[in-house]
Amino acid sequence: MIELFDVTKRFGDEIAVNDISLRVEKGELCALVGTSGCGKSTTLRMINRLIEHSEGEIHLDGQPVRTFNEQLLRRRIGYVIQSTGLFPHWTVARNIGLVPRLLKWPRTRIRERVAELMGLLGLPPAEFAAKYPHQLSGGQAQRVGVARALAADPEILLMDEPFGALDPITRESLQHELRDLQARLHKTIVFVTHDMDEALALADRLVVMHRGRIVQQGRPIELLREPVDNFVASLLGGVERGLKEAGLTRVSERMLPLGPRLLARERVAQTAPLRDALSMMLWHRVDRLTVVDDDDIPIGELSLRRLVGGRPE
Ligand SMILES: Nc1ncnc2c1ncn2[C@@H]1O[C@H](COP(=O)(O)OP(=O)(O)OP(=O)(O)O)[C@@H](O)[C@H]1O
Repeated sequence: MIELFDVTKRFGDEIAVNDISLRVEKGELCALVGTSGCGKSTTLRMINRLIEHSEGEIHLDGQPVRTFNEQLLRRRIGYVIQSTGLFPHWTVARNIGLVPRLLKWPRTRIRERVAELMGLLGLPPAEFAAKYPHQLSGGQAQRVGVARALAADPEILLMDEPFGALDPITRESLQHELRDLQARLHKTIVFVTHDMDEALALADRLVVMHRGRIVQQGRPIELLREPVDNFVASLLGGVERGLKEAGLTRVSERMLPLGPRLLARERVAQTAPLRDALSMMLWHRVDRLTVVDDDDIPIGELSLRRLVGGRPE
C-alpha cells in the first residue's frame, strides 16, 4: 500500500505538488491524469525518492519512505518510463537482469527469471535475448522496459507514460497485457498518462490533478458520472463522457433474457462494452442485437432503449 499525507514539493519558489493526499491499496492500479505540468511525474518520482518531497509524509506499507535506504527502496519499486531507459550496449537479457544482478542473485536464478519474464511479455528468448535495444521496435523495447521493472518481483510499479510513444494498436495490446499481468500478479501500480481512454481502461482509481493539487479521485465510472467541476468534466471527455461511460459498462449488465421474438441477426458478445454494441447498432442501422456467450450461443437480447438505460419494453 502507498499513502501520501499532505505532500508538497517545491522547486525553489515554484510549488509543483501542493498538499496532496492519496492512498493506493495493494493490488490497485491508480492512474494520475491532468494537464501538462500539473505535477504527475513529480508525484510519481517522490514515491521512489528520485525526487525528495518538501513537506508531508509518504508511506509504503506504513513505513515512511524517508527511512528507507534510497538504493534499496528503488530496487523494491519497479519504474518504467516512456523512453525505456534501456542501456544501449547491453543485450535485452542483460538489461532485464539488471536489478537481480544488483541484488546479487545467483546466476542461474537470474537466467531463469529473465527467461520467465521474456515469456510473460511475449518476447521469445531464442529470438530476443541476445538483441540490443536499437534492434527492437518501440513496442518491443517497452516490453523489455516492463520486464526489467518486474525482474526482482517488486510489489510496486511506477509507470510514467510507459506507452506514450507507441502507435494506437501496439498501445492497446500493451494495455491488455498490463491488465492481464495485473490480474495475475496483483502489483500495486501508479500510472501516469495523458491518454484519458488509457486511464479509463486501466485504472481502478483515477486521480485528476490540476496545478499541483488533486481535484478529484475515485473509480473511473464515479468521476465520469459525477465530475466535481467543469475542468474534470472536460478532461474526462466533455460531451463524449456518455460514450466513455458506455465503454466501461458491459453488455451483460443491460441485456434482457431471450424473449419470444425472432433472434436479431447481428450478434454481440456479453462481455463487450456497451459502446461496441451502440457502434454496431449505428453501423448496421438496427435497434436490437442478439447477445451471445463465449461459445457464440445466444443468451439474451439488447435493445437500443435498454442500451441507453431506458425502461424495459
Ligand atoms: N527538477 C525540476 N526543477 C524545477 N522545476 C521542476 C522540476 N521538475 C518539475 N518541475 C516543475 O514542476 C511542475 C510539475 O512538473 P511535472 O513534470 O511533475 O508535471 P507533469 O504533470 O508530469 O507534466 P507533463 O504531463 O507535461 O509530463 C512543472 O511546472 C515543472 O516545470
